[in-house]
Amino acid sequence: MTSPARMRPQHPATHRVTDLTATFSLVADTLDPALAVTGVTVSSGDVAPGDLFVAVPGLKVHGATYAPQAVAAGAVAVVTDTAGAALVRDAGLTVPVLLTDDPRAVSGPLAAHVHGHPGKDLVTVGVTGTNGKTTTTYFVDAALRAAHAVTAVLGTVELRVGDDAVESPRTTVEAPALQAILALARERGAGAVAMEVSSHALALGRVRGLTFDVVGFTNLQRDHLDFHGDMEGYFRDKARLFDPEQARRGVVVVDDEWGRRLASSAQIPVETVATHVDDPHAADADWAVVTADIGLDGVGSSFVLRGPDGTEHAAASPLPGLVNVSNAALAIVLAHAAGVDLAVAVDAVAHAHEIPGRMERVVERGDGWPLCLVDYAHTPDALVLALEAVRPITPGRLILVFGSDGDRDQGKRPIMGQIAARLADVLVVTDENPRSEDPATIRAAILEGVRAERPSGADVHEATSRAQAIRDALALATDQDTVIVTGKGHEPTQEIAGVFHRYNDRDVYLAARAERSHARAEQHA
Ligand SMILES: CC(=O)N[C@H]1[C@@H](OP(=O)(O)OP(=O)(O)OC[C@H]2O[C@@H](n3ccc(=O)[nH]c3=O)[C@H](O)[C@@H]2O)O[C@H](CO)[C@@H](O)[C@@H]1O[C@H](C)C(=O)N[C@@H](C)C(=O)N[C@H](CCC(=O)O)C(=O)O
Ligand SMILES: Nc1ncnc2c1ncn2[C@@H]1O[C@H](COP(=O)(O)OP(=O)(O)OP(=O)(O)O)[C@@H](O)[C@H]1O
Repeated sequence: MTSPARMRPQHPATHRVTDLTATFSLVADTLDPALAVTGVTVSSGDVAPGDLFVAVPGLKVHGATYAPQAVAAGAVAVVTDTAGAALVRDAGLTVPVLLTDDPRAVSGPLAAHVHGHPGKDLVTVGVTGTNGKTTTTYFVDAALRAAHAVTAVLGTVELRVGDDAVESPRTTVEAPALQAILALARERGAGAVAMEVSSHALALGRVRGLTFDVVGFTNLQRDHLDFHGDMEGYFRDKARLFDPEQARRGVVVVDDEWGRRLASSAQIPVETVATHVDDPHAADADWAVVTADIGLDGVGSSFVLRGPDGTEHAAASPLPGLVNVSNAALAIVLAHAAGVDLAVAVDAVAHAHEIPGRMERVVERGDGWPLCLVDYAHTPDALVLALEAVRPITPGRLILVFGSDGDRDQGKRPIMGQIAARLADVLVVTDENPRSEDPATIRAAILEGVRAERPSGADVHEATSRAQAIRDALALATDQDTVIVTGKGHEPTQEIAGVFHRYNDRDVYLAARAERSHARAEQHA
């Protein structure tokens, strides 16, 4: 896989730096009017020759500290504030410095300008909300693919343009990287882009410089309060996407109080979707799920979506659980708002491919094997929904392997433990990205919640390695049981003591199955 930094147009336009300073009111000290700019970046590690290096005052360090590395890699000028300019000069660099009060805010619009506003040549759909961004984005992409020969999808799992994909460094890439990827998508003939927009991205202006054709909101639940402070702050950051600078129109799921608030306060035209059958708010919503059958085969659900004109559409979600009815309904309305024929969108979503790490069926039930699932649920609410979705498709016991991540919201740990003890039969408590924290401390906090709900401690296990936890769960399981591993989904690494290790839940299941098949073959030989 190539690095995300390489997701740039092969034939970038060239701009004279003096045009950029005039357009963006950047104040330059010394400037050669002939100086050419071909790209923008905020990270010294991503600089390509011809870039403007935008040095932002970070939460930890000023980006201008890395100006020497950026210049050595080919940056032709530094865009920064006065503190950054002083750092550049102190480092003895003679590179031109372009001054602005807010380098982070200018980085997106500047990159959009340098790349010729690629977002204007693409149909763009952005999805925000605590849970369901990835799933909804992939459902939207399925619908967009039915209408466009080439599409791009950007989010937590991958950055994909056409058939070319790289691992994604985060849910929403930095503003200049986003504009470069959009330019690459345009260069490769893409007609549409579906992307996840995280609340961090909105707070840090990563989508500034792009006005989406349509944006969607899934829900707001407790998460990331370490960054946003409280739920009000979290909501305010999410709501930034529903502003005329950022989007032309919106589609909002109004199942929760936050969605309803957003729909009534948004500064852009909004269509509403109610996805809970029998919800009293459904009557006022433009679109509503009026019946849902969560299909006990575990493959997906069928539902009926009522449109604004009262017409009912038979639809389906290819993933289990009511949350995916919600995601599918939102995706259909988003795709329709983005110009896809409604019947085409309904059909494409029903047949969307499996999404890595989202209720992913790694091994099917049978031949002595339990059904083995991987799911990304890593918040209390998501854990409830994931376990409730799996219960109906589990004839035997529900065996859960889970943890809670380090250096993040500590309050959720005992809550996760309590939920697990209430909704799963057998628990294996283990590590989930402890980052810089002691994994044993995190497990102890989870186990405190487990004990509050299940004082007997029956069927509660602890494993110090995640791979061992999965093997322990498999050793306990029969083919009537379901084993579900939550928390990391598709993620290809695990951070322990600040070091990233290659690790994937899926691979552990597959290795265990291969080992057992091998052992059986030897027995029969
Ligand atoms: C909390 C947060 O989001 N922080 C982001 C913020 O970091 P910061 O202000 O602390 O930056 P800093 O480390 O002080 O560095 C300042 C500047 O120096 C630059 N630098 C730094 C080091 C270097 O060698 N060279 C260099 O140029 C950095 O690129 C940065 O521009 O600005 C940086 C870029 O300007 C981001 O890389 C960084 O994201 C960090 C890596 C991160 O982990 N963010 C996560 C929490 C995040 O954004 N997550 C959401 C999803 C959340 C979810 O829904 O699960 C996401 O969209 O992925
Ligand atoms: N609409 C929904 N409402 C509540 N929970 C959901 C919803 N959709 C998915 N989930 C749960 O949340 C988990 C994450 O789903 P998904 O990856 O689609 O969301 P996300 O918003 O991209 O998450 P993240 O921002 O953490 O990457 C799923 O594994 C599922 O358990």
